[in-house]
Amino acid sequence: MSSLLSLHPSTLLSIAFLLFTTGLALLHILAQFYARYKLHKPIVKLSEYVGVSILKPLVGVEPNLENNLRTFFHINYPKYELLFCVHDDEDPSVPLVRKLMEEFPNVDAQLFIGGEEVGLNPKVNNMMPAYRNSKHPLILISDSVIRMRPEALTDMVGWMTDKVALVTQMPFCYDRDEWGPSLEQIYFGTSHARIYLVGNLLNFVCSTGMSSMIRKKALEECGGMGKFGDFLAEDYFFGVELTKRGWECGLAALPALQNSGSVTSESFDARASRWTKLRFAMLPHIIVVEPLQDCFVNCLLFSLSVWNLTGWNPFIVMAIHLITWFSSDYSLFNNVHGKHMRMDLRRFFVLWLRREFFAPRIYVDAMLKPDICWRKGTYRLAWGGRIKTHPMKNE
Ligand SMILES: CCCCCCCC/C=C\CCCCCCCC(=O)N[C@@H](CO[C@@H]1OC[C@@H](O)[C@H](O)[C@H]1O)[C@H](O)/C=C/CCCCCCCCCCCCC
Ligand SMILES: O=c1ccn([C@@H]2O[C@H](COP(=O)(O)OP(=O)(O)O)[C@@H](O)[C@H]2O)c(=O)[nH]1
Repeated sequence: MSSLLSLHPSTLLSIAFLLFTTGLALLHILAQFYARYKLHKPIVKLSEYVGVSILKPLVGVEPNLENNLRTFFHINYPKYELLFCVHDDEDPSVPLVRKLMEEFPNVDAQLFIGGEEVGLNPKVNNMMPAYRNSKHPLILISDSVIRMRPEALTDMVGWMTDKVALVTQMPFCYDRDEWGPSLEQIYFGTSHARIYLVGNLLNFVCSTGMSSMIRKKALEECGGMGKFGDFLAEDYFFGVELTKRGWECGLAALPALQNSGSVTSESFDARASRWTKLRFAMLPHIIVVEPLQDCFVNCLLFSLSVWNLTGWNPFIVMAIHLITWFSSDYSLFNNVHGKHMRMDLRRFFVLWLRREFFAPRIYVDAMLKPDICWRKGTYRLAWGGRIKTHPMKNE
């Protein structure tokens, strides 16, 4: 120990960074293996088809909403209900939901208008009436941008074993040809997938709730959904409270298919920045680590550390680092995507570069502007993740 402390600080820092990058390399490898082992497994028949209440909180209409909602009327599962939620009866999605409900009278569906103010999180408020009226033991919270495969509900219920109370689909995206959506798909299939897969494998709570199934009885043990109304990241705190009570979290084999029709590069950056602000507030201990695990920052510090310790040419080390990282990401993306990959290598490369290059900027932007603009409101969070100030309405 004393010989370590006698080293020059720059040598110590270089050693620490090499150890960190070694850990990160292990994370890449684990994610590759886990994606192959876990994702896209054939869906098996269940011994019991437990009923599921699907909560669909909606705000407004975007170009793919109708197609996305339509997939929920075609789910291949014997016992489910669809509970659509809107904040007010002037929401443009109301006529669309009514039209679909008339078109599919055999699907058990209801529309809840007006929400219930249990806290400051608008999504929770929006879902409350549907949650209270849900009749099945399993709740699926499914965001408006999600497209559902017919077999996906069976897949999720299959992972809801006796000890499990929360099953999430790993966030991913439906194939779309435009640049913005492809950028989003690359993020969710590489950087995000790596953390999400390894987090789940090692039992870290990292529940992102765009498509998450919860055992209602277990949520009631935590005080019910209304108890989470003061957190903006209700999805993460569902996981925290459930695991505190001894429940486990599971991961479905089929990733969630986000399919918004209005994603641009700018809207993607804004969303990534908003999520970073959430993590700053609720997980301050990962603030330091987060930028270091992004490709370009890691590449720069790694090559400087190697140069400092060994004198090796940093440009050659950088080139090797980048090629290895890129190959690992492309392979992970393929595994997360599953069969019939549509994105070619050149397009992947350009958008991957764009995503990685902008990652540090998004991080800095999130640090400098703590206000969180989300749909119709602007919020500030206290350390720990509670909403601190009453939301201001966006113009
Ligand atoms: C030796 C190497 C160590 C590396 C350590 C890495 C540390 C982690 C670094 C980066 C974290 C990246 C996080 C990726 C995903 C987070 C996505 C996210 O922020 N989602 C939030 C927003 O979700 C929406 O919120 C509004 C809601 O209405 C929507 O429905 C939601 O979709 C979400 O709220 C937060 C989720 C939890 C994030 C937890 C991240 C911590 C993960 C730590 C796992 C570490 C595993 C590796 C351990 C060695
Ligand atoms: O004021 C709001 C904001 C969002 N939502 C719902 O919350 C979900 C997630 O919203 P969004 O896609 O904007 O969140 P993100 O995934 O970008 O964090 C969607 O189903 C929205 O309809 C809501 O009901 N009220």
